[in-house]
Parts: sequence; C-alpha cells; structure tokens
Amino acid sequence: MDLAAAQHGGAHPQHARRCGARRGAVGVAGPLRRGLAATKCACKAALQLPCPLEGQRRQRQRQRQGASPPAPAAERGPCALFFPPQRQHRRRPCAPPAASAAHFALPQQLLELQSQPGWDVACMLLAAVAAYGWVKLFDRLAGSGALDRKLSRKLVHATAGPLFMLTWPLFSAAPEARFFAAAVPALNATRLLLVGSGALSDPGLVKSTSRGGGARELLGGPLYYVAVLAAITAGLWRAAPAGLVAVSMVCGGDGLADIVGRRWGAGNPLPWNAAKSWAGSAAMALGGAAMALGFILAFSALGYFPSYELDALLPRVAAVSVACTLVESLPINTVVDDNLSVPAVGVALTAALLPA
Ligand SMILES: Nc1ccn([C@@H]2O[C@H](COP(=O)(O)OP(=O)(O)OP(=O)(O)O)[C@@H](O)[C@H]2O)c(=O)n1
Ligand SMILES: C/C(=C\CO)CCC[C@H](C)CCC[C@H](C)CCCC(C)C
Repeated sequence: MDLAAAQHGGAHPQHARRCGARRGAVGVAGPLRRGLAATKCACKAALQLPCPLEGQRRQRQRQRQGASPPAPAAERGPCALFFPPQRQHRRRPCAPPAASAAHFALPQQLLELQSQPGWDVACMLLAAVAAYGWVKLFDRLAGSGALDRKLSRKLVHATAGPLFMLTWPLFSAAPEARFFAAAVPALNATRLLLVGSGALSDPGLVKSTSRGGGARELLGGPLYYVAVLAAITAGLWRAAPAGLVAVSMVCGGDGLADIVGRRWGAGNPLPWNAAKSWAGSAAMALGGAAMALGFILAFSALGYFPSYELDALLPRVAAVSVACTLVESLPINTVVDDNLSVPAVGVALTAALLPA
C-alpha cells in the first residue's frame, strides 16, 4: 500500500472517511481523480501527502517542544489565505494540509521580518540589485578574458534562474508577494528590450548575454528566458513543483547541456541532430533532474507545497527531464527557441504528473 492509501485507509481512518478517498489507491494521479470525484473538494491528500490530522498533531507536538512555527499557510491554496489552519480544517476537511508538509521552518526572525510593511518591496530591490551585479560580474569576467564569452553567457543562463528561485523564500506569504518577485525578471526583460532595440546602450549586457555580440540577439533567447521566469513566478510561484521543474530544465538542464556538450560532445552526435550530442543531452537530463529534485525537496520541506514520496517523485521528475531533453535535442531551435519549448513542456508535464 502506498503512503496515500495508508494515510486514508490505515493510519487515519477519520480523515479517510471525511475525504471519501478509497482504500488501496495506488500512485499519484489515480487517487486524486477518485478523491476529487468522490468529494468535489481539492483533496491534496490523495497525492501521497501527509494527512492533515497527522500534520496538526505533529504541529502541536512541535509547538509543545518549543520548535518554531511552520511556514505560512498562505502558500498552500486559495482557502488557506482566508482561513487559519484550524478553522480551515473544520470548514473544509479535505483542504490541503496546513502544516504537515513543513519539515523545516524559516528562521523566526525572517518570519517576523516578512510581516513588516514594505518587506516584499525590499526583497524585490535586493534581488534586482543582485541580478544586476551577477550579470555585471560575468561581463567583467568575459571582458577581462578570464572566461570565454560563450561559457560566460551559459553560466549566466545556468545560474540566474536557480539563484532567483533561491530568493523566493525571502518573500512573504502575502498573495501579492509573487508579483513583487516577478518584477525582478520583468525589470530585466525591460532592460533587454531597451538595449536589444537600441534605445539604450549597454555593451556589458550585450557582451554577457548575446551569442555573437549583436544587441538585437537580446530580443531572442535572453528575452524569452526572463519572460518565462516572470510568467512562472507570477503564475506558479513557489506553491507548485511545475515552475521549479521548468526553470531547472532550462537552467540546470539546457545550461549544462551546452557547457558539457561543447567540451565532450565532439564525436558523439545525436542521430537526429548532428549539432547536439549524447554527452550534452545526458548532462541536460541529469542536471535538470537533479536541480528539479533539489528544489522540490527543499520547497516542500519548507511547507510551500505538500511533499511527495521519493519513489513516486523520482520517476516522474526523470520522465519530465527526459521529455525536456528530447525537445531540446530536436532541430527545431529556428522555429521555437529552447527557452520557450523546454519550459513549456516542463510546466505541462509536471503539472500533469505532479499536480500540486
Ligand atoms: N543536447 C545538447 C545541447 C547542446 N550541445 C552543445 O552545445 C552547443 C550549443 O547548443 P545550444 O543549446 O543550441 O546553444 P545555443 O543555440 O548557442 O544557445 P541557446 O540555446 O541558449 O540560444 C551545441 O553546438 C553543442 O555543441 C550538445 O552537445 N548537446
Ligand atoms: C543569457 C541568458 C539567456 C540566454 O539563453 C540569460 C539572461 C539573464 C538575464 C539578463 C538576467 C536574469 C536575472 C534574473 C531574472 C534574476 C537573477 C537574480 C539573482 C539573485 C542573481
């Protein structure tokens, strides 16, 4: 019996009765469908989530032991924004668990800061300055000859997305926090648009983000990259694995494919695309999956969305990674840019395989 079945049919019969989940359900998607059909409530417990009752019991236990409170409930679904955990559980017994997914809590001081007015604006400014500095650093490294320009561009590509996602826990649980965060890539999109169109001159930005040194190139891959980051931040935020996986595939996956493929790809071309290699694609599949797993585990441990059983999570992340790698390997980059096709497949497949 998997965890979901155990939670509903075994460990917590009370919750099982309330949720209407069936005994013996196996896997991720099946029990969700059955649970939804049976109760019309968003019973996320069917996704192999810890039972809400168990979560509340653990939360009380942690509080008795003097542990810091769990991550904010506002991350866990629309109704959690309006009802505190206890009341929410009473009103909508099958709503996503309020505290059960948080294995690690953010430091108390940070939680207190997050409730200060203007905190999200401060985080946005901090991330925007960090983004500027990060691109500048690679511009300097490439400019001084310490780094090859192509490598510098790919390192910006591979690191900006995950570094940006690492700033997400700084933002508060307020519903509008995601938009303040999304403003960071949106600001970068504006910068790329201005420089790419020639309205603004910034040779450093052109040097660190273009392939061949032409400003107009900024209106292609780099602009798509930041636009995708902005859309994922505003649309999916940290409340679902889909955005985390998509960004990981673009950065940890596609970014690594280029770096590894250029070095070790000669002599092992893909049969369907001689411009790409087995080495690059293998690096993409592994790098993307590893980064996605890291983010899913970290963000679910922080309680932003419920956790998954590893044996359910691993094959699903691997499947998404292989699919994204296949898309990246196709000779279609002139039709649709990798920075659009890879995250599109990543979001769609993850949403289907790991619904939050
Ligand atoms: N699966 C892959 C992907 C890339 N590469 C290597 O990385 C180089 C650049 O690949 P690509 O991702 O297409 O980079 P660009 O088009 O330069 O950059 P971008 O996609 O970011 O626009 C390829 O020529 C190839 O040597 C590879 O070997 N195998
Ligand atoms: C070269 C790029 C893509 C081509 O495939 C990447 C362009 C990156 C942008 C110019 C800068 C993006 C910054 C991020 C939105 C935020 C990073 C924040 C972080 C804290 C450093």
